[in-house]
Amino acid sequence: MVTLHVGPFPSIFVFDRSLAHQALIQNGSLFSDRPKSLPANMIMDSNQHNISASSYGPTWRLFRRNLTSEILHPSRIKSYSHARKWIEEIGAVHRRVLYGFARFDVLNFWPRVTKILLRKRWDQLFQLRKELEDALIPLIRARKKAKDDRLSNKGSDDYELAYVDTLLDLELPVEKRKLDEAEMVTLASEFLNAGTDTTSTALQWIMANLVKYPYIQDRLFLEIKGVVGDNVEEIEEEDLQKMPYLKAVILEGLRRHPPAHFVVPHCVTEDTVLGGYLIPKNGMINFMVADIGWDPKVWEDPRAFKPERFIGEEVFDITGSREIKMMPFGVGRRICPGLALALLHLEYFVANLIWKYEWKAMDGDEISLEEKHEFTIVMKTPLMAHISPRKS
Ligand code: HEM
Repeated sequence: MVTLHVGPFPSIFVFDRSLAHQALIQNGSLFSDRPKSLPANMIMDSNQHNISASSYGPTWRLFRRNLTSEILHPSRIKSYSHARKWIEEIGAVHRRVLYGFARFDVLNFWPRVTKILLRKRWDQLFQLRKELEDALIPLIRARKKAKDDRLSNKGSDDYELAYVDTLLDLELPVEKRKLDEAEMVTLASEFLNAGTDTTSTALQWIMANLVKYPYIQDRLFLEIKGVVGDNVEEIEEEDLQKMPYLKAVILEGLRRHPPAHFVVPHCVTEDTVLGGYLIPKNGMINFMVADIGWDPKVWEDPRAFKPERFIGEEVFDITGSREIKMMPFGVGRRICPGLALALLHLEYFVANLIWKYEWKAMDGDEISLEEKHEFTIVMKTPLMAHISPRKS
């Protein structure tokens, strides 16, 4: 355990997996709050609404239920192509938010002081927040109008549930009120940031390893062929359940290259002792996700990419509820609510990318696994590969 004193509260970093289990599972309710003093981290919420998708029980349940079923399901994504321009605009502003994250992080420490010393940076943060609102509020309003029209029977019957619909319906249980537009922007933005960059980063790392180790790619291709035969165009969701090696490749990718090397900061709700250290109320605590997944006491040759290590195990408990061996999605009450969706996306995209194309390193190119810290931990040299359609 390492303690750092920066800003108003100590920050504690836990790299021992049994201490992590003790904190997140055994004493989860004490260790699962979000720090209240992170204005810039609340996805650039200039109004300092301290609200996050899972701050409220009902929001959390609604969010989890909708995520794992309807919203962002691969079959839906295909029908989004008509909205390309809109998607590009939202993508561009979110990229600016993501790249600004590290730059604005410093504003979280002693906001009252940084508001004077780093005034320009605060102005840039407010400007970015405005761009985010300009991009999302028209869509939220359009969705509200569509809902009102539907309720008054003026709208079309062709209705599909969207995440924003769940936000429009939500009533906060403590304050007993609906969300305002700024809060909806924060939540929609959190949803987009947390759910896109993480998955695309994991996908790139996994594909890089499949290019670097062609024998793993071949074994995966043969597994897919064994399940679907020769004549299908596309791997469907039902097929994925019959592919244990595919699941092992995804798990090994998340163990070896977790997109987040830490979780989102937690804080403790009262004075508490962990591993002999007193952690004062409101002290920030984080968990060394990557180091926990590379622990040589648990994983043989932990830096190697070996999907076989997940074969033969009963279904691997990625939630860490019994024992933490790796925690790419966090563990306990604050575990990533998009976990099931992220695994589905990764399995679906990797299976189809390998089924349709053969991936090879560019001539004379070594695939470098060097890392770079952006919002997530990305490849320092982004993956470049030759892809050729397979004649199945
Ligand atoms: C490979 C993909 C993903 C990885 C590795 C990942 C990882 C994580 C981690 C480590 C956390 C922090 C947990 C903690 O603080 O203890 C988190 C939180 C979160 N994730 Fe994910 N995530 C992924 C995909 C997704 C997807 C697809 C969505 C939604 C569409 C999503 C939505 C969220 C949200 C909203 C939170 C914040 C929850 C809260 O504040 O309590 N994530 N994720």
